[in-house]
Amino acid sequence: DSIPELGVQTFHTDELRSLMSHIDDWGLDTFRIEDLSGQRPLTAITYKIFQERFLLRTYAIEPHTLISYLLTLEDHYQQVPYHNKAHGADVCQSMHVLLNASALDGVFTELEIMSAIFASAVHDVDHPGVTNQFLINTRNDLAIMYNDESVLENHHLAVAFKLLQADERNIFSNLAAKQIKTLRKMVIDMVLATDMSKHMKLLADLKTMVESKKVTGNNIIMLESYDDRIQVLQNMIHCADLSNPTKPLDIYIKWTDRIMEEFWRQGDKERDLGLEISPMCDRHVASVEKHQVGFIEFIVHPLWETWADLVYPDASAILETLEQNRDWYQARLSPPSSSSSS
Ligand SMILES: COc1ccc(/C=N/OCC(=O)N2C[C@@H](C)O[C@@H](C)C2)cc1OC1CCCC1
Ligand SMILES: [Zn+2]
Repeated sequence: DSIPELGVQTFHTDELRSLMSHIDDWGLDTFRIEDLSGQRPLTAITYKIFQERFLLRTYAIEPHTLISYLLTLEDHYQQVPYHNKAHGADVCQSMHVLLNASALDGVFTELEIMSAIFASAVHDVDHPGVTNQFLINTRNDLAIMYNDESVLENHHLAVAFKLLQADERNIFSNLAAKQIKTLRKMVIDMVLATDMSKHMKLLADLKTMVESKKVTGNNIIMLESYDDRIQVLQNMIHCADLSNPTKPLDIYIKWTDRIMEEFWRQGDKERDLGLEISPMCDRHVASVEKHQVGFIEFIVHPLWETWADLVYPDASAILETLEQNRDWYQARLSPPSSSSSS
């Protein structure tokens, strides 16, 4: 059975092809692709990126094998409000764009690039829609399995690599043993870096790298050691994971609606279990705008400002959109009551 042109069955071939022609653009509408691809955004986007970067040719990947892996991977993303296959697709496409920064031109090898795209596509597979802390507090089997350490992130990796064990899904079957070893290590290092508890250390190390930045004649970053190279890739997947506030406002708002519904459902579970409701998870105490402003001020902007320094001027427009979006949410904050300001 032949593979459809875009990798997925669709009744909207022309429109989907047209959307996919913008695969290199920041702000691609992943939600629209989800609708046009027959609910297969992750397969459609990842297949397009692998083709665009000639990775099937470079690594002798059978198209059937890639489609089979991607469809199965996509089916293992749970139907939760935010951490679902659309998020996986979005982070994968965002990483693809970040890799195209001219300050990174020729910096990463083909294997590092494929590792980064693969890591992004798999990074939240089988996410149950609750936080690590919730799994730990409820003594979930996953917390027991991973001893409370980066519980979700370890699980995403285990699922992603287990799916590769079937011959008809092993997209890396034609890589040399050493290449597979290197890819596996880099994918593990990148997905583990998406654990939010690693954020402060990642950002501190990125700031140190920016201060001591070494570039070639035409402003291309020089990364000598594995540690430097993986540190940049870890920050890239972290930036891609926290890129919602940097996207066009209508898209950002949709992601906010989804993450809040996911956090509120966790709060509902905590309430039913008689547990203390986690911060931002009580739907009866909603301050969505305040939380987004705080999220941008304390986490997202410091990260993206530092990334924009490293790859200056490549991410300047992204930083601009982030600041505009922050101002939009700020303006919607209910004004402090006059009595409190007196
Ligand atoms: C568009 O908004 C968001 C997009 C993405 C995320 C990322 N979430 O994934 C990581 C995660 O689950 N946690 C755990 C939680 C306890 O703390 C989180 C800062 C990180 C959070 C967003 O907004 C949150 C943060 C402020 C208001 C809701
Ligand atoms: Zn994620």
